[in-house]
This record gives sequence, structure tokens and C-alpha cells, in this order.
Amino acid sequence: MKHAVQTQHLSVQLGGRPVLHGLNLQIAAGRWTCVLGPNGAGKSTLLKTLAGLLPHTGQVLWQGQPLESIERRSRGLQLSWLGQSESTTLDLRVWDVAMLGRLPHQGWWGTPTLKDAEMVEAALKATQAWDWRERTLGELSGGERQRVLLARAMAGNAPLMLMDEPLANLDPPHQVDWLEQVHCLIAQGTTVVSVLHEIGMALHADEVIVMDQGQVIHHGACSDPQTHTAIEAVFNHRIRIHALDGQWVVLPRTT
Ligand SMILES: Nc1ncnc2c1ncn2[C@@H]1O[C@H](COP(=O)(O)OP(=O)(O)OP(=O)(O)O)[C@@H](O)[C@H]1O
Repeated sequence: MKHAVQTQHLSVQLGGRPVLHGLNLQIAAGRWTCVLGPNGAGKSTLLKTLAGLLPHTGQVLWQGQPLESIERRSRGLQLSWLGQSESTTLDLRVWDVAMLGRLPHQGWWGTPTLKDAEMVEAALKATQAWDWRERTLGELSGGERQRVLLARAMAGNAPLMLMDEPLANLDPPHQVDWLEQVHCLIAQGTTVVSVLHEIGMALHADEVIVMDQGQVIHHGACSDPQTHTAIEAVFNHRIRIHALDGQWVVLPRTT
């Protein structure tokens, strides 16, 4: 199996505290992997480190190549990024925000090409944000903004897409749209890695990485009973995973 991303003995410290502890991961190419775990488990830190955004020890490899040996522009072409609670300038027009996703495709002084405009239009239409293209981000609700940021990531059309809590603020129909968009990306050969708190949605992925306290507790298929056991355990058995209509649903376990 080809690996889009690998880590070897990956450790990260933040504010002088160890946050990730020697992770060895292999993330399959062309598949959707979800990272799950409780608050503070290190999920966002892992995703940022995979994106090359945090100093670390050990190695991150993209398609077998050490990240530090890949030059910045090439990284931009290979990676689409959707971060958590991004502080994008609220004065920017929706169209211009989505066009930022095309920056790595343009030279330093290059103006957007017809192809850039086509990709931005397709992405804004896919996330149903097209009608707001002349409005500023500040004039949108939290969920609407999230759809614009998703469009920006999709416009980049990179083979690796990392998304941190992409469903934040999205209403149920738009969460389902997102699920369908991820399936389309996978069908096109994109590798998707997402951090999700919506466990039922995460169990639609191909693989799940379960984290706790900066460690990988389990990495396995979504349908594997051991994966479900690991998820229930890291959430202190306060939830149960059940099969329903060919999907997995998560129910609270009240005392
Ligand atoms: N800038 C920072 N300085 C020091 N510690 C930090 C910093 N950012 C995060 N941490 C700590 O690192 C740990 C992992 O944080 P991280 O954001 O990766 O967790 P997470 O699993 O994504 O959590 P959540 O589900 O709450 O988003 C937490 O204990 C957090 O307090």
C-alpha cells in the first residue's frame, strides 16, 4: 500500500510541555483517515505537524520524502489545509478568500488565470457558497464562513487535504454535503485526513486514528470492532457505538 504521509518517532513540545510522544504513523494514499480523541489529546497538534506548521523532532514524510526537503511552493501545491477556528480577515470578499486556495498555483506576481477562476467557481458552488461571492466573510454566519474556508481548501485541488474540525458550525444537511464532497475527493484519488468530534461521521472514513494524551492508542478500519472498543475507551465509556441501517451511530451512556 502506498503511504501519503508517514511519521517516524514524531514528538512535539508546546510551551515547553511534551504534547506528542514519538508517533509512528502510516497514512494510506487515496483514502480518508479520521483522527479522533478527547479534548487535548493532541489531534490538532498532529495535523499541524503533518502540515509542516510546527517544529518537531523525528520525521514527517510526504510520499516518502522528508518534509524539510520539499520546497515551500511544492508543499503548497501538494497540500490543501483547513485549520480550526481560522482568523481569516473578515474584510475579505468570499471570492478572494476562495482564490487564496489557488495561490500556490500562481507565480509571485501572477494574476489568477481562467483555470484558477474555474476552480474557485466550482469549489464555491460545491459548498453552496457561490451566492455570497461578493459579500465579505464578516457578513456571514459561522457555518457559512466554514463553507467558504472549505471551498478555499477544495479550490487548491491538492492531492493531500488536511482538515481540522471541518464540520464545526455546519448544520446537518451541510455536514452530509461535506461527507459527499469527501467521498468525491477520495474517488478522484485525493488523500484526506480530518480531525472530527462527530464520531458517527468519522466512522464513514476508511481508517481511524484514536489518540489520547499525545499517543496513538489505535489505528484501524472503521468497521473493526477493536476500533470501536478503542474509541469507547478513550471517551471513558461515556458513549456506545451501535450499528443502524448499515451505518454506525454513537449514543450517550448515561449513568
Ligand atoms: N500553544 C500551546 N502552548 C502550550 N500548550 C499547548 C498549546 N497548544 C496546545 N497546547 C496543549 O497541547 C495539548 C494538545 O492540544 P491539541 O490542540 O493538539 O488537542 P486536541 O486533541 O486537538 O484538542 P481539542 O479536541 O480540544 O481541539 C493540550 O494539552 C493543550 O493544552
